[in-house]
Amino acid sequence: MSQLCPDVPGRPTGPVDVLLVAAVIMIDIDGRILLARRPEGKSMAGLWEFPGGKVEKGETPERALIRELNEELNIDVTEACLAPFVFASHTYEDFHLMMPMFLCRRWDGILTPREGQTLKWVKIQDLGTYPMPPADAPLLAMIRDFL
Ligand SMILES: Nc1nc2c([nH]c(=O)n2[C@H]2C[C@H](O)[C@@H](COP(=O)(O)OP(=O)(O)OP(=O)(O)O)O2)c(=O)[nH]1
Ligand SMILES: [Mg+2]
Repeated sequence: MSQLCPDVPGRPTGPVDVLLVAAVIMIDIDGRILLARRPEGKSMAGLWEFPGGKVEKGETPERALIRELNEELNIDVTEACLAPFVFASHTYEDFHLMMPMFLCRRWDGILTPREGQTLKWVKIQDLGTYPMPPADAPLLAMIRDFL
């Protein structure tokens, strides 16, 4: 077993800070997925991500996402329209990202980028052509296989 699943080189063995981020795969009626380009001044600026953000103290991931989608995209989403799907678990240099991903096909309001980000609806087969944060790479195969 240990030969089949060797330790990942470079993984820290000591304590790490785990950052909980909730994100969403928004799907439009044509089956395209929404990507947002992280604006200048933020970490990983210029990379394309799934909308979402940090879960604050006392919030569930679902409530955090509802808040983030309102803050970032000016839309209203209900908890019933957020379906748990996959998660990313990735060690960055100074924290470990734990990112539950939800699917969402229904929202109210007109998508408006409120934080200087660029939005783009992308066909599933084209997702790989957008540079994304390293944590997102394993998600693309899941999206292609299961959506
Ligand atoms: N939203 C989102 N964040 C991602 C993805 N992939 C990935 O590694 N991340 C990382 C980047 C950041 O380190 C973290 C999200 O933090 P953020 O800075 O966007 O958080 P936030 O929206 O709450 O923004 P802020 O108020 O802290 O500025 O998760 C992704 O696909 N979507
Ligand atoms: Mg964000």
